[in-house]
Amino acid sequence: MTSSADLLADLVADVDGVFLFAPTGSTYEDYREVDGESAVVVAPENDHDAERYVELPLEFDNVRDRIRFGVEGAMDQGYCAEGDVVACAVGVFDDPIDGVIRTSVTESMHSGIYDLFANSRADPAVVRDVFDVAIELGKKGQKGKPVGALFVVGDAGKVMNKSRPLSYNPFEKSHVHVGDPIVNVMLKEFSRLDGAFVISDSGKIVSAYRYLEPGAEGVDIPKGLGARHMAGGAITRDTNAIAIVLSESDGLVRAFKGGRLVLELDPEEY
Ligand SMILES: Nc1ncnc2c1ncn2[C@@H]1O[C@H](COP(=O)(O)OP(=O)(O)OP(=O)(O)O)[C@@H](O)[C@H]1O
Ligand SMILES: [Mn+2]
Repeated sequence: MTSSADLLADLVADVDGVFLFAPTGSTYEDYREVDGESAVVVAPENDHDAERYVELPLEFDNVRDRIRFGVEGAMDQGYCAEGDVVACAVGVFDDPIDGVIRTSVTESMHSGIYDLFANSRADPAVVRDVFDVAIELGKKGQKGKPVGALFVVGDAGKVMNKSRPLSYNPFEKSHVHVGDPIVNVMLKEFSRLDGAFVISDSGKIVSAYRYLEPGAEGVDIPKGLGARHMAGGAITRDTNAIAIVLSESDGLVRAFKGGRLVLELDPEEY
């Protein structure tokens, strides 16, 4: 007679590696080494000093994105390779771990999410801060009304050269970092969030109200997205910036890099 343990045993049979997503101390102690291999820990901090660790800069609510990010990061650091089969112990409904997902490491894993954070001009923490602002704005809007916004992050010099002011720049001569709490307050106060925010590699808001003028030919963004998204996609093809766009129409937050849509998040899930 088969037991429930057999179900799990089948799931993890002959895997090439085990990933622990944000494990508690006891879970980490129990599974730090499996079949002679150190587990890969994917978490916001390396609390357990894991030998093989991938930093998770954003708590992706979508488990697929979270696993993709972790596996991509592990590939990037040589902890796993194309063709491996891995078991990912992850918290799906609540912390800590309540599920094990078996997945193959394939090219399609390369969604570019890890690359967006880890290999962009801007610091990973700056990319995370901008996502936090965009998600917060997506959840709260301005005075309760849905609002759109376009953040161009990194390579600010080149971005400024490929754009022009739509109106005076409230950030001229100021030193506001996109992670400063005041930014959320300011964004709610601004009359409209027309144009783009230009943010430097280190997270300083260089300008607001910028009209981007990248070349757009050959940039393919999903149908139905308009000028804000086209500008966001195109500027990332013409510079080393990434763009994070909050859509006023559908409320989603999207990230573009190298002229491609890399990530789509629903602020309501955060
Ligand atoms: N080239 C550009 N540079 C900077 N901002 C732009 C550019 N084009 C459009 N925008 C901004 O995007 C706003 C919305 O334009 P539009 O509705 O065409 O974009 P969209 O992609 O459909 O965005 P949304 O999903 O938010 O409606 C404009 O009011 C403007 O503030
Ligand atoms: Mn629109």
